Amino acid sequence: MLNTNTAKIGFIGYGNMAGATARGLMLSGAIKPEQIYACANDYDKLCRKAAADGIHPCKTSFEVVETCDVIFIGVKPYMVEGVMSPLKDVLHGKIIISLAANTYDDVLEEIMPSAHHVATAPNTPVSACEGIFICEEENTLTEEEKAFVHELLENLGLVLWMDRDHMGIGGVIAGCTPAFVAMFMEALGDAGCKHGLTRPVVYKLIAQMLAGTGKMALKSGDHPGQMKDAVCSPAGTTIVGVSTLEKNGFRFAVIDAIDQIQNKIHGKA
Ligand SMILES: NC(=O)C1=CN([C@@H]2O[C@H](COP(=O)(O)OP(=O)(O)OC[C@H]3O[C@@H](n4cnc5c(N)ncnc54)[C@H](OP(=O)(O)O)[C@@H]3O)[C@@H](O)[C@H]2O)C=CC1
Ligand SMILES: O=C(O)[C@@H]1CCC=N1
Repeated sequence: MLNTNTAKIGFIGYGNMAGATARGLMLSGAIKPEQIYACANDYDKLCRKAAADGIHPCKTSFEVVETCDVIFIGVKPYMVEGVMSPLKDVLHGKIIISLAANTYDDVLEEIMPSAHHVATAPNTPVSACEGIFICEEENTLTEEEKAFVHELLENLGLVLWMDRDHMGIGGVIAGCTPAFVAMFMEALGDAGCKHGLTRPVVYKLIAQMLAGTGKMALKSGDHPGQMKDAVCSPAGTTIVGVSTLEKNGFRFAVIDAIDQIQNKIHGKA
């Protein structure tokens, strides 16, 4: 029976998302570095990353699959078929967790019918154990494996099981928007700098403000409008900023950005 103390965890591809997942698992204490194996395209680069993280670099994806019980697919979506198809014969009964965006159970089943697979939509904050893993309800895990995967991924933050119709937009809201938030942070940093704060101080203030606002929302369950109103004093300062953001189409810009991502996913852009 699988357990986190002994399971060997593999990564095929060890880039931004796979690395974030591995680092989160190690940070949480659930998985030790020596339990993790990874392969990538550029072996020398992988060895440098593996040395920094304390994990085992592997020369081939076969080595990862043969060694590990649970294997994350961390290559780009368009590469999944090419990278995983040659492994068909060694995937029998292995637990495969795909990180590839918009690559669902039917596709995984076509490529690796003998594996026990689940498609997910994660985000990079898993590296700080404050991330999200959306997992597709349709999967080929046994009940016991599903419980193990849930327990493993819960070390990284929120785990939600979703039907395929909502996985796409869920994955966009969870997975793409850390980039938007980072842009917002950068813009606030520039504004703070313009008005005299040093970069280290301003970025610390922003990160804590964002973490705190998120935690407050989770704890209170308050509507975002209510949280905004609680900061805007009548005839105060914040409402001047809110009104300026509104004039500049802040909220529409965000909604439009999500629309454009959805259009790209659905082949309209
Ligand atoms: N980045 C994110 O925030 C998110 C990413 N994802 C998904 O995660 C997956 C990876 O994305 P991301 O981490 O950003 O991409 P990266 O480009 O950072 O990582 C891709 C990895 O794949 C490796 N690779 C390339 N070719 C092969 C091969 N033939 N065999 C094994 N490994 C190979 C690369 O190796 P090398 O570096 O040596 O070339 C690299 O380690 C994608 O499917 C994406 O949709 C999902 C949600 C969020
Ligand atoms: O930009 C991308 O394609 C990936 C998927 C979600 C976040 N990053």
